[in-house]
Amino acid sequence: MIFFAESLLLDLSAVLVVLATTFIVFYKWCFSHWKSKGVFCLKPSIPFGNAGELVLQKRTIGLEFKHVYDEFKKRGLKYGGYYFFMRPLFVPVDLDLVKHIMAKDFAHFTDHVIHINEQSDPLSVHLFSLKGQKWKGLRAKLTPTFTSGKMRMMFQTLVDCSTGLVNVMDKFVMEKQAIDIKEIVGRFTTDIIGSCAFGIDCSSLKNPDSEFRQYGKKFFDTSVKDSIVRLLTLTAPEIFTVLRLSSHRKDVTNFFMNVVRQTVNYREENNIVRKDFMHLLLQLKNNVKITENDLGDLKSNKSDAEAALSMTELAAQCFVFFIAGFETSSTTSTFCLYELSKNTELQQNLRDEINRVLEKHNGKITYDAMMEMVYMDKCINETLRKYPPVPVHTRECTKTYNVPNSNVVLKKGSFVFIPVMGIQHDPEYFPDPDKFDPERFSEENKANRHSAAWTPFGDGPRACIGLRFGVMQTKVGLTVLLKNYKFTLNPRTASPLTLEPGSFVLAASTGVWLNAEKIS
Ligand code: HEM
Repeated sequence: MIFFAESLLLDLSAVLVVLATTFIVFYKWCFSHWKSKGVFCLKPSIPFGNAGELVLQKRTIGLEFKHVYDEFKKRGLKYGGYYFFMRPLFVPVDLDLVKHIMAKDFAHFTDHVIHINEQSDPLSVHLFSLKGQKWKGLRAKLTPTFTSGKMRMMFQTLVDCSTGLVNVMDKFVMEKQAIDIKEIVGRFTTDIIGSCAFGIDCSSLKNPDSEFRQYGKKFFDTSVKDSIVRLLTLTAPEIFTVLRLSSHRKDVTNFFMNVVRQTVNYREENNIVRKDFMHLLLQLKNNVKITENDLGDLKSNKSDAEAALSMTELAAQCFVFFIAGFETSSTTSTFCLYELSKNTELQQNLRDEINRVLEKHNGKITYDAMMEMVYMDKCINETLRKYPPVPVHTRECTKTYNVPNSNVVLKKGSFVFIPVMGIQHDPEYFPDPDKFDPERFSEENKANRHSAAWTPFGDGPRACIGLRFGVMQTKVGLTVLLKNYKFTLNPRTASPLTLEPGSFVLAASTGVWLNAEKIS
């Protein structure tokens, strides 16, 4: 009996040793990928490759790729390699190469790195994740919903939501409470996008526990489990496809699908026409031609008209407008107010511009007034430089690519990670990069800089479709806040500011806490 147990133990140990050796040999073989191509890479280790700090949530993804960028740049390299576990990622450093990948050689890099599966994950069929021809077709259909004419059309909704913003702020000021500004502007942008994308009054400014706010926050949850799922959708998307897993939480998917279904049914049954994205998406679904200067009909009078957008596709677009729209803009406003609270002279400069322009427009916040605020643009652009809400751009190589002026060949299926945070903090392009200086965005300075040095909205055909809307809601929020309140930093804000490691969209880990004083 003892002999039998001993031999079983020996057999088991032998199997374990073989498995461990195979595992190590396989890993080492994977780690030879960049060396075999002559591409420099920092020393990887088992099991995380180069991504130990990232996976263990010691460093946010933006700072991780900034670190890698700095290491490559310091060695005078134009690109380098990285391993996420055993998955190789190509990291361009040289700005001409970045431009090639994102714009000039777009035909080789048409897709984002992200998983997509209509069956297991209906909300995943949105513009950001769609690939190849499907993406191209949908992008062409959705582009008319984001023209300046459509922005003008939706503008009043944004202004209407700002009344709630003033009410909430007044309460904090009266009670002399420190303000978690990200939470307040997050509720403001939730109300705006909820209204424009879903056609729903989310009332999250009035009620912080509103369902929309709660589900929106759940999407950006920074718990270890959710952060790892998000990292995997970016770096190993095939896991979700092969195992038919959903990258979105079930409750979040059900909530958004139900809201869209109810709204669509209600509008179609009652022929409701409203100035928002939902109306434009319904027109696409019902194959009605979208025209630039009027709202147009809700339904086509051709009974055999083929739907250009299915119900699931429509829901997924509402979802991505919501998700891509509220957190990015509220992050931008938050960091801008943080910097302006540290430097009250710049704050006053912007307030002066706001007052001057609004006076010209009879004190009214109008679309044209927003367009005239040049210093506001500079402050927002500088905020997006220092704190890019999307700190890394991803591309999947969709056609074999010879990296210009090198022998390196990227095969179809290779992943490229563009280190936006590293580039936008590079002293070669932005001297004294930690300084918040809106004048970096004067016409002269912009003209003297490489166009790939500042890409917070991405670049090329895959760049952010919602740029105009994102900037517009950020401007309206800042206008209302700075016109009515003076801001200073509250000591609850960490100094120096640290970034939340589990969050993909840039966020301050202890929040940004401000004091506000009402301007009479
Ligand atoms: C300050 C605000 C915003 C920032 C910084 C931002 C940033 C970005 C970035 C970096 C990308 C990827 C670009 C690339 O890969 O080259 C992107 C894509 C996208 N954004 Fe935005 N965004 C903002 C606001 C918005 C808003 C308000 C909406 C919708 C209402 C939106 C919808 C989208 C969509 C649908 C895509 C995917 C485009 C495609 O793949 O064709 N974004 N955004």
